[in-house]
Amino acid sequence: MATATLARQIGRAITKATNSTGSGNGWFSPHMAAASRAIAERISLVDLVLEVRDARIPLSSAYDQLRNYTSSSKRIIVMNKMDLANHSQLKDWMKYFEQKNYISYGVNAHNKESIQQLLNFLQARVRELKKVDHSSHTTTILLVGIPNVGKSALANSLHRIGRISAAEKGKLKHATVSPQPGETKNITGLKIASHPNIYVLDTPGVLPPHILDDEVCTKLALTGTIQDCFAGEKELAQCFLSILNRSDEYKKWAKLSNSENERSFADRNIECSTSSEMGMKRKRQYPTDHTQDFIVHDVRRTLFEVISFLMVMWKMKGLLRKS
Ligand SMILES: Nc1nc2c(ncn2[C@@H]2O[C@H](COP(=O)(O)OP(=O)(O)OP(=O)(O)O)[C@@H](O)[C@H]2O)c(=O)[nH]1
Repeated sequence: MATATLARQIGRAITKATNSTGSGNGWFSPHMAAASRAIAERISLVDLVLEVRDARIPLSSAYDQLRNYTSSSKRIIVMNKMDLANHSQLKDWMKYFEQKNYISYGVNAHNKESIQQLLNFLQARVRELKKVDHSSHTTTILLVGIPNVGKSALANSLHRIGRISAAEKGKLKHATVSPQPGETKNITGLKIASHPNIYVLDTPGVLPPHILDDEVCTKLALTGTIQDCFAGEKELAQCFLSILNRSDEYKKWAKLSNSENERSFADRNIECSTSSEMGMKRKRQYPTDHTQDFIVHDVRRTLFEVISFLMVMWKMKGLLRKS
């Protein structure tokens, strides 16, 4: 089926279903319910399904609709955001999926080389498929997954790199990428390869209406798939601090918290009479100017201090209990 027709059909189905759906609960909006049905109907029509997951939480970010979908040769689990994940853990996850007979792949949607490798991998899979069914029609790949795992970022990067590799001219299309979950509202078809033609279909992120497991909920909130309030802000903070504490990562931030640093920060604060002046000074000091660097810096310093404080408290509690 031609990609444009398929994308139009999915789009129409979403619009129709959106108009006839009652209100959802929490994160499960009517739009999500509609998208979910439209995607389910179309899964059998496409050649490959890329199930995009978050490489940091490959089990908790599974796409519920594929739970009973066993045709593993057509389904590829793509663990995106691997730049944010622990590399040795990612290797373990690849082994885990291999044992379960799933094809899995780790990728960073923001990295050219990583995308080029994924593209080569997909083209090889498509050639395998063509050997079996001998058809010459356009190959369609459906990108599915929960919100905010990077489906649109992947679609855009594959489109951009694919067009450059094929030396194709013309305007690039763009799927909406956003740090807020649920930004993708429509299906967008993007061409990622020629001879044979391959299109990816970017779809809206979908979650099940209810998530019964609290730990899954917490992980989804921590990685930005659902809002913090759904997991409980206190539980979220506790879980986050214990993850940081276990990883020892926070110890690297000790240098942000030494007295020297604090003094120079305080001095600079006094020197600058207004916050905008302060911003200008900070920008001048860091030529690459990532205002966010200062936010990240402050957040890390605070986290280091909180965890260190908690460690002391826990130790004291332990000592008190022993005595
Ligand atoms: N660090 C990192 N960030 C990524 C990567 N891929 C995507 N992101 C970021 O993750 C956020 C979500 O990306 P989107 O592509 O909008 O995610 P989506 O799955 O299409 O989201 P929905 O529209 O909610 O379905 C954006 O801020 C992206 O820049 C990646 O590989 N690494």
